[in-house]
Amino acid sequence: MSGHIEDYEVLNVIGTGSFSTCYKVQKKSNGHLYVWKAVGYGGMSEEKKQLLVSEVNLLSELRHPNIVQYFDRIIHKETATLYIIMEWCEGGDLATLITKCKKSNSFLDEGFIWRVLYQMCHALHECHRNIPNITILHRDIKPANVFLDGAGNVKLGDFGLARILHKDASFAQTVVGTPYYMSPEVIKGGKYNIKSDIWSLGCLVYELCSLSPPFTGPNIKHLALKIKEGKFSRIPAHYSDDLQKIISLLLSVEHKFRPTIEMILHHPIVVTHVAQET
Ligand SMILES: CN(C)CCCNS(=O)(=O)c1cccc(Nc2nc(OCC3CCCCC3)c3[nH]cnc3n2)c1
Repeated sequence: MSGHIEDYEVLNVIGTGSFSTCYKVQKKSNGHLYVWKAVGYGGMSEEKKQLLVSEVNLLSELRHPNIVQYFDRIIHKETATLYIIMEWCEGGDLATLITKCKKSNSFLDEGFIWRVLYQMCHALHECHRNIPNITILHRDIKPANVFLDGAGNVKLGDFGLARILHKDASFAQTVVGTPYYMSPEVIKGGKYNIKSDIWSLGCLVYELCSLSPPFTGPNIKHLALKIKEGKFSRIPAHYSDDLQKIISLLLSVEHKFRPTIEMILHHPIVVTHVAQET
């Protein structure tokens, strides 16, 4: 299915990601809301353009209730812009939720945090299972990339492209923002791997509890030392020891000791808490 930009009415710009601009749009034929992610490919080599399009095609095949759905892509040659049409998530992103909690001196409900953990595990399981031996690494799990729909479902968004787009940009552009969620193995120059996504998931769940990342520092050098050391304070006392235990598992410095997604999904502590939620 490949539509045209005239099929949509642009409602407003909702912001700029690392390599793109996002718009809230409405499909004229059915009135449904979507997000356009507009990626300029003018400066890209032919090879990189092909990689970008094949990456989007791969992602558009991912259908999962906990992954922001890619619906279509429109290549607008006149402006050398690739428009990726994605599901509109009514509830916004977790970064906004965390900011609201900080401003109102409130904390997120533990049950909500277990739901986010559980649904993110299902999203990563979908990415990590071998789709004809292709494993999609998210590489950019953070609160701003996790969304909520109108029914309280948690959706992992904005992934896969980062790998292609990062390769295309100069190094200075790829490190956008502070890498709070960077794993110890990546800091030590190792390859980003499945367990690095698990580390980032641990950072995300920790930040939902504490409203700040597990590792912080005045500069990248200090932050890197803290991450390699792997020591972090307990989540606020009103959260359960069970939640603290699961976060500690996810934030194992040695990636070999970090659990796989399956191990988390079947962990007795997780199963107990999520069963209470559903
Ligand atoms: C910058 N953030 C702190 C604020 C973001 C939140 N505010 S917002 O943009 O107006 C807003 C309010 C309510 C719902 C939604 N829904 C939504 N947002 C997406 O991306 C947000 C965008 C991504 C690029 C950088 C800027 C933000 C989606 N991507 C795929 N489906 C999406 N659904 C967005």
